Amino acid sequence: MTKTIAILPGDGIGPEIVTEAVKVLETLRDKFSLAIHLESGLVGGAAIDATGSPLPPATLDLAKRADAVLLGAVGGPKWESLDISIRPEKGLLGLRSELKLFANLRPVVLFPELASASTLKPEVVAGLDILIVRELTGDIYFGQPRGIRTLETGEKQGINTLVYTESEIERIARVAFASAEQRQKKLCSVDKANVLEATELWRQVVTRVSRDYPTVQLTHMYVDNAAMQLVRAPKQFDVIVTTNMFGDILSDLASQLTGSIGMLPSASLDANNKGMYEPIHGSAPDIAGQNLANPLATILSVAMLLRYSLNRVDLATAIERAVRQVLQAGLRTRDILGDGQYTVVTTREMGDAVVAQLRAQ
Ligand SMILES: NC(=O)c1ccc[n+]([C@@H]2O[C@H](COP(=O)([O-])OP(=O)(O)OC[C@H]3O[C@@H](n4cnc5c(N)ncnc54)[C@H](O)[C@@H]3O)[C@@H](O)[C@H]2O)c1
Ligand SMILES: CC(C)[C@H](C(=O)O)[C@@H](O)C(=O)O
Ligand SMILES: [Mg+2]
Repeated sequence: MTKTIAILPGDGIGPEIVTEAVKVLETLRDKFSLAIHLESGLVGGAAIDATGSPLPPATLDLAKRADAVLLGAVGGPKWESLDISIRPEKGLLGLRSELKLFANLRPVVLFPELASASTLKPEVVAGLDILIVRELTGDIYFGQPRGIRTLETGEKQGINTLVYTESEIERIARVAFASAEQRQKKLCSVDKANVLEATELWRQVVTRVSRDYPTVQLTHMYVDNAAMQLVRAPKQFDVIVTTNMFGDILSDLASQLTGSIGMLPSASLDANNKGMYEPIHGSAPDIAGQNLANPLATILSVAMLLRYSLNRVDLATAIERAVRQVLQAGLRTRDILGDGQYTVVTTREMGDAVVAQLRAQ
């Protein structure tokens, strides 16, 4: 049966990188007979400009009826003066909560060819393969009350609320333990249980859930230490499970271990593996519209889409192999230059090269 994939390019470099990822999907459709139907929609600033809303009803409807969603990035300086409740980022957050995408998988994998592109010493990152499991629909991102209010003194007060319920913690913990069972069987839960009650509960629930996964070795770490350890000795980690906010920050930090934030894909899944797939980076306004952005994180997100939502591990592997071959051939966008002689390519040239490798397989 033909699967519908919603294509939401968004803002900044979003349309540029998504164009390359769509070329990959079209190649799979035309050359590998993958039965897919692509349908585009507006999200973020592009949607605000066209409709006044960052998540128009037509886009939400498309995302709900699609089998999977591919998103570029949202946001940018043009919309920064808008009220936070109607900014482009709300479009993305709205999709995550409306589609109940509570499990965000962010694999941090170093392609061997990029060891010298990392700002860390090659021996510190060689062989790196971490999975960050980020809770995505709770925490301070969605907690109530929130807002900016004026106190009786006339002074303004900004409020956000960090909340987690046991069931929210338990379901993300189960995703993380199940992932660890399939990998090196090590799970590190990252929290701030020494200060924040919500994450004290996090630690209690994760510990309780661990009894159902006796083969997985569970450790706990405070988030400040985790940030340091990720830079000091990142290979000590196998799977990391953490809260929405900590996962956001730690995954940007960890991305640099792989050479560039332009390399990190993600999958945001609901309880039935329906998913939204996006690079972890943003709309990169500083390089938008210049054909400079690295499209590989988005192309690798397509691989995750095939693996998790379309159950086509063969095609996911084919994409990952094509990316590897392109890197082996010495092609680099500007963000992943390391020591050595490389061919510096544009966004489009990188996408074309991946497609050519796929076609040759
Ligand atoms: N998922 C998303 O849609 C998402 C994620 C993060 C930030 N944002 C939004 O993006 C906007 C810009 O945020 P920011 O500057 O803090 O973060 P950013 O991730 O957009 O950019 C950070 C830095 O990384 C570089 N970079 C990012 N992606 C790249 C790529 N594919 N290739 C090469 N270089 C790349 C940028 O040029 C920039 O120097 C903001 O509006 C923010 O809210 C959106
Ligand atoms: C744009 C923003 C809402 C988003 C987040 O904070 O989750 C982004 O930083 C991400 O990592 O996907
Ligand atoms: Mg982020």
